[in-house]
Amino acid sequence: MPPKQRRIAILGFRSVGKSSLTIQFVENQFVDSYEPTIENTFTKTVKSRGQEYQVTLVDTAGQDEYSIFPTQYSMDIHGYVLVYSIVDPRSLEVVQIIYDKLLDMTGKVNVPMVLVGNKKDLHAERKISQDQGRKLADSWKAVFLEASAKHNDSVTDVFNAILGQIEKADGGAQGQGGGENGGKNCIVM
Ligand SMILES: Nc1nc2c(ncn2[C@@H]2O[C@H](COP(=O)(O)OP(=O)(O)OP(=O)(O)O)[C@@H](O)[C@H]2O)c(=O)[nH]1
Repeated sequence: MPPKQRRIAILGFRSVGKSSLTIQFVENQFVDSYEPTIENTFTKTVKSRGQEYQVTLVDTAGQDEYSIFPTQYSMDIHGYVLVYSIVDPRSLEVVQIIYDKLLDMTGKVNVPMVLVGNKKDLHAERKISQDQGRKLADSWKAVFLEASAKHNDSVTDVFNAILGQIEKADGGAQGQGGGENGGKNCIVM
């Protein structure tokens, strides 16, 4: 079977770690310095649940509550990874606003989506409990994960989960799309 093509957009407030998660997944490295992104596209071939995928990741510019949702991200995207930082309450508020705008723009009720609470390594600075993140994801019927791009913790799970969600929406026979252990059988090629 030829690889399935999947386009995934990574969205969220500024400095939550969208680029770091993407680069950790694609290149297996973490860069500590911070450079705001305008837009970057990465591709990677992965095998998840026995299926090969050519994944295009669109790492987007950080948005805030006043940003106009870029229309290009409402088209030709199979699924979305929405990211906040567990140390930044504003980033949780913004991710909720982004979600509302996204649903408005796509005009769909069910969009394949994963909510990620990033920077889980910063235990001492945590401002958002796991429960708060999970509740928000549940209200969206999205998969929820906490991750650390810095420690490469649950990063593969995030992308495996979104691939699973897309498959599910596609009517695929792959079943549930993720959960805490959803990424364990994602093989990077
Ligand atoms: N401790 C810790 N720091 C992180 C983590 N992920 C990202 N960072 C740091 O947070 C800062 C912002 O990371 P980026 O990946 O550039 O964030 P971004 O969301 O792409 O930022 P924008 O391009 O402005 O939207 C950088 O200094 C990263 O090193 C993480 O998991 N843990």
